[in-house]
Amino acid sequence: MLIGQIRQSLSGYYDIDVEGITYRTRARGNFRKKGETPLVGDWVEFKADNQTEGYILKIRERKNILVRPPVANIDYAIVVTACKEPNFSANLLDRQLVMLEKNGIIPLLFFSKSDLLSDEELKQMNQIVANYQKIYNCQLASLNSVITLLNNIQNRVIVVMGQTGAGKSTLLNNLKPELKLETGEVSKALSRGKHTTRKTTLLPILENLIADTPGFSSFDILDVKKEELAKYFPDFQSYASGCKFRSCIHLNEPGCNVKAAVNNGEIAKTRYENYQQFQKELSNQRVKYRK
Ligand SMILES: Nc1nc2c(ncn2[C@@H]2O[C@H](COP(=O)(O)OP(=O)(O)OP(=O)(O)O)[C@@H](O)[C@H]2O)c(=O)[nH]1
Ligand SMILES: [Zn+2]
Repeated sequence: MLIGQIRQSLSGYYDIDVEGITYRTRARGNFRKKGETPLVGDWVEFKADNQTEGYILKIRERKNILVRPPVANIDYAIVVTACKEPNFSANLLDRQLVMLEKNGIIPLLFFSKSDLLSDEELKQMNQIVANYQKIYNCQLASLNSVITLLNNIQNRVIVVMGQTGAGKSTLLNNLKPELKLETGEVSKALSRGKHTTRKTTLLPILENLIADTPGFSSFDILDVKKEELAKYFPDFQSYASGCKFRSCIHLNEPGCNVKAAVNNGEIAKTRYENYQQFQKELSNQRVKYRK
């Protein structure tokens, strides 16, 4: 029996790395029966008589899983968000941040394509970035901040995630030109719903493993309870303890300190509006669930 990490998954084959040697394997039917799917990033026990015909026996316990992108055991996420083409969406960004918080994954926000903005738009975008900077590590289109992160960590699993056409593959190519990852023209990708990156592969870059992942156009908040959602908004935390009721979920309760902080501008209004919208969605999910 061998032990290794899945570095790539494609059409039912899993490429497993064991100290630099790659074994191509499949998952036997027993996984399907259990409803389990091996994921990139998984540590697995497997059998292989040669490098091309192995099969996976067991998936080791996971630290975390993201459904989108489908990767396991993630330490960091570089969230790539375009300032333009596709248009900036705080809503889509906040959704991703909620799921990262839930899974204990540290985000680095990378805002791409600021070169496409007019002076006026750039001013607005700088303000938006400054608001996120109060909560997360981020800058406008700064390859340096990505390099700094990577130089400060080792043997970590990092996913590059974000909307279709946001510039994920471009960022990785800039980081390591030898990768020559395929990039796509946005107008075509968005209008046809075509994604340039279709598979998820963990690539060794600067002492770490980084996954370029397929982009998405929508993003669901999954497996989060209404009562816990606020926990995944770090900017709400210091205020939540000042709410009148301990069970306050910051919607309509009297004496809500989070709402007070929104009203006096200490919490960004868009963050709170997204919070309200996500709460609504979670209520609907629950109703669906009961039926
Ligand atoms: N002007 C400008 N264009 C960029 C920038 N970053 C990426 N692009 C362009 O945006 C398009 C999409 O970039 P990709 O890197 O393929 O985007 P992606 O996020 O990997 O897309 P998917 O793989 O489909 O999810 C390409 O035409 C890039 O050349 C940028 O900073 N400025
Ligand atoms: Zn409250």
